[in-house]
Amino acid sequence: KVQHSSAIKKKKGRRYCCGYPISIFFIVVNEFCERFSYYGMRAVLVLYFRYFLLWDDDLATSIYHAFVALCYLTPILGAIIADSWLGKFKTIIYLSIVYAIGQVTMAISTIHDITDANRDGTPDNFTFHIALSMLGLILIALGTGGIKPCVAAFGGDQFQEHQSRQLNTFFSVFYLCINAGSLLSTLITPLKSVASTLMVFIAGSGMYVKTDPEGNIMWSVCKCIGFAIKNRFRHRSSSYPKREHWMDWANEKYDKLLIAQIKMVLKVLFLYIPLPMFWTLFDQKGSRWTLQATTMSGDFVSILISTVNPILILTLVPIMDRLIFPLIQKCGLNFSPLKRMTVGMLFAAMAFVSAALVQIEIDKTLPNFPSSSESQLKVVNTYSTTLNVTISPNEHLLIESFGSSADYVTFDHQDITVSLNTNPVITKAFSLIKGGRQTLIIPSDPTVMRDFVLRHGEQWCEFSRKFGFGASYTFLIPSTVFSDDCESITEVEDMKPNSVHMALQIPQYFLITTGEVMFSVTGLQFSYSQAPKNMKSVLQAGWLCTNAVGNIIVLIVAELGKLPKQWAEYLLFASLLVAVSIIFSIMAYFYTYIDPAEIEAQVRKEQGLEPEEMEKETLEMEEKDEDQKNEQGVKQTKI
Ligand SMILES: NCC(=O)N[C@@H](CCC(N)=O)C(=O)O
Repeated sequence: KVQHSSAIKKKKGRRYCCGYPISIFFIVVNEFCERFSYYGMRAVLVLYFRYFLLWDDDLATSIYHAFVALCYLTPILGAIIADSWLGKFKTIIYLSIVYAIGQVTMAISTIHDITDANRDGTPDNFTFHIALSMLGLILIALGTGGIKPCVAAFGGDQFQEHQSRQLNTFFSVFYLCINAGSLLSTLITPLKSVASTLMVFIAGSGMYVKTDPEGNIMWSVCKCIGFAIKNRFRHRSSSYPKREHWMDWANEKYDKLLIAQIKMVLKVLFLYIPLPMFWTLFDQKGSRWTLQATTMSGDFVSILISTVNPILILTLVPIMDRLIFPLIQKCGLNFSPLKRMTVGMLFAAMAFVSAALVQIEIDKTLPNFPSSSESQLKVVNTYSTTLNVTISPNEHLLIESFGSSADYVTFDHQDITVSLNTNPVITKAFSLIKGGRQTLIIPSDPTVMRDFVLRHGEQWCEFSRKFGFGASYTFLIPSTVFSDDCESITEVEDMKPNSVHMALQIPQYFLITTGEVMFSVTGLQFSYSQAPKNMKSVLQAGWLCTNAVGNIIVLIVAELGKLPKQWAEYLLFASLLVAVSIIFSIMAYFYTYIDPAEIEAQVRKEQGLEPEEMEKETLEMEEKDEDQKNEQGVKQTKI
């Protein structure tokens, strides 16, 4: 009773603007700042692994997904801390501090000067940078993941039961803010944003509806489920009458209300089983698709590509919410949340088919590297005349002065003899590296070798070219280079620049983002609406865990599956998602939507708790009146 009246006081302190609690503003801005920081760092993470720590594509992809998986596993920890100990408000504050420390650690790990004693631009002690960045990433995962289930549920807590329309709009706006933060982070440095996150959140402190932690709800749930299973096993003989639900075997020891709440949560968690597959595909945007972009051409488009997902979210969420979904409803079709999620999955599968098609185009333009038993050789001629080069036994090349062979010549043996039609004829034997690419440079005078030094002091010349993405060159620098202002430097193209334009990735981004709007925004709302009041954070954590499992699947498939062709891997993922979406649609068909508050009220009534319920209803009626007055006040002010 005492607790209840304190809740009354807190609820009566709510302030509204246009029918929405003002506290929501602080929560939404807090989420904006937090995502700004998170995505700003995540956008360059794979590139940091690849080009700073010099990891290969597979290791960079694996560690990236392990980090994302950790970010979406830690919500369980956040939900436990919030529900059983600190409450959502304090959990968000404390874990934000951990998060900020993680970001600073990560930032320090990227300063190569710390270990670059010989000042050659690369770190000398990679172990130090790796250890520091891993520590930073773990702290960030703890921070971001820990506060994530609390923020969404805390936002939902600010609304009352009769405000379901506003609640749905809140989740859409919440999602918009996530993506506005993500969009801006790609354009502006994200370092200061964790501090802003904290300040904005604390600024709203006096206006929040803060529900007290209700004890370790996860622990109670586990104990209750454990007891039900044990009790069922003890009464396995057919002489005992069956019970409607296996959780009813906990009736002997546990509160009916808790059992009813667990049944609701389990029903939703069961439905979540196929969902990780969506995230498996979705989160490859940040790894495989980013690496795919590095094999494509386009300058400014690279910025567009990294911002296309949040830009599309910002446009598609309002279009879907205000136009497409109401239009579908007007046509008499029941586009229920679970149907939307299924369609979202199919869109993600189509995005991967599109990625596979782009990959096939890229593969056509990629250089043909030698297999492990082959060797490749390019010949560059810096001699004063055109030369006839014969490579034993039957390769004949005509190479102009200061020119090169058109491409690498592939040999299935390593020992070769090169002959030049000079006077006298020069013949030399070489042993090539297996599986490697080499360049043979014929000096300007084959009998005399000269060294050329380009100085930057007294004598210098500027050589500037626009180099294509992904290309590789050899430069031939003659001794006269300073007298003719670098004009005599000749460029030999070893590897052609990427020629498939990054704009081709836009369709796959469009498809996956359309899928995301249908799947993720709906899933977020669904998880909140189908959870009992005291388990909102728990179910948010469960929802986020589907993302963690999705990223673990990428790790497994990328590591074990190792398909020789990238496009085949894309198609494999697309087919897996189609199969999973069929299973999900069958499961969704048998799911009946519930109103947790109604079920809880019914159980309370059965337990003889009506008086308290009635008191609550009276309170809510009073508040509803107060809200209406508030809303009217706003309207009158507008008039
Ligand atoms: N466009 C990416 C995005 O909005 N991601 C969300 C949702 C992730 C999730 N598992 O729900 C985010 O919160 O970062």
